[in-house]
Amino acid sequence: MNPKVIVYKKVDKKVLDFIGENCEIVYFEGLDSGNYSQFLSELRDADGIMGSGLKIDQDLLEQAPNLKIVCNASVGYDNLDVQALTERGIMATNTPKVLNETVADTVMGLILSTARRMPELDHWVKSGHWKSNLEEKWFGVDVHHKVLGIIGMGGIGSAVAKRAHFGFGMDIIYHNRSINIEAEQAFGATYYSIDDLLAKSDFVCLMTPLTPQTEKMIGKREFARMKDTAIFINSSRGKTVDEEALIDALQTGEILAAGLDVYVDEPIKLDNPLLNMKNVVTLPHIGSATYETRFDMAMLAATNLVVALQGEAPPTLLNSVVK
Ligand SMILES: NC(=O)c1ccc[n+]([C@@H]2O[C@H](COP(=O)([O-])OP(=O)(O)OC[C@H]3O[C@@H](n4cnc5c(N)ncnc54)[C@H](O)[C@@H]3O)[C@@H](O)[C@H]2O)c1
Ligand SMILES: O=C(O)[C@H](O)CO
Repeated sequence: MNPKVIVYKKVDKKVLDFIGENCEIVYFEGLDSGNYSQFLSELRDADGIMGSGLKIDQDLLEQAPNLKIVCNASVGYDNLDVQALTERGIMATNTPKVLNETVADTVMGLILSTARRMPELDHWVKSGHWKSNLEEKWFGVDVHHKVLGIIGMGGIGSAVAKRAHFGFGMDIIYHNRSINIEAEQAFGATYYSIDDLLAKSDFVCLMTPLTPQTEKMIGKREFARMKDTAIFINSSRGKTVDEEALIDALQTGEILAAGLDVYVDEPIKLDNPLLNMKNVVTLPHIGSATYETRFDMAMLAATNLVVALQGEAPPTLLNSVVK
């Protein structure tokens, strides 16, 4: 009998067909209050699950006694209690690398649109205005040849550094858990302590995973160290930043502007002050959201699922599980 898997995210038909060659699939295009109890009942005898964003912790695992693998169709896996999974002998996988270039494109988009105030100008033109003699009112700041400070020089951070260095002549400085020799050799990136990076950067780009060590790693103290002309970019996870301190830094002019793809609450609440700030560019957590990259991520997650349920090691396994 084929193993039973639940796919709880909308994926391309080719991905479903690939999984379906070896597994019996229960498919949810997404989970919500309307179908969550059905998901839980299917979970009871599921061998594997694949999707993204769902919090997978002890409580949920209690309801999945047959589970052998959890496949996140995302690189970030702060939604997984990896220790609980490991203790139960359940494999966990994510989708590293395949999204690096696309997320880096998004980060460059945030840098450019924030520095050159593109959403504001777009709105201005579409509402029937032109620059006329108010031109200076719409000036931005240069991006090229500025200092870009990257906190978290991993896969995506390095792809951002490549674009910024070779495309925009930016000086790359970085802070990371460890020295990244490849980035130093390839982009002339220089390692800085976090405090020195904050003080020297024109653009501060946060690209770490969310972990107990990175939660609120950028807060009041860190914004105070940044230049008052600094632009802050966050495409990692909302909780890596103290959002109240960010709002305060933007309101008081402690920093110039912010480009954000991620928030403490997702979806962002409509009364969040960030939504009413002209010096903030907001995206709805779409860093990797292109057809090509979402396909590649889903296919990698599906490969992990199928390979593991055939008894082989999945390509991007996060934990070591004793069977
Ligand atoms: N906005 C989006 O749509 C989107 C898309 C993809 C990834 N992400 C987020 O970006 C994160 C990074 O992705 P990646 O593929 O580059 O991961 P990665 O593992 O390749 O790189 C992360 C880097 O952060 C560094 N790091 C970890 N903890 C640190 C700390 N305490 N201080 C300094 N550096 C630290 C690591 O050393 C590593 O170099 C993901 O975990 C995810 O949360 C967001
Ligand atoms: O971590 C990731 O891959 C992105 O945030 C998409 O969820």
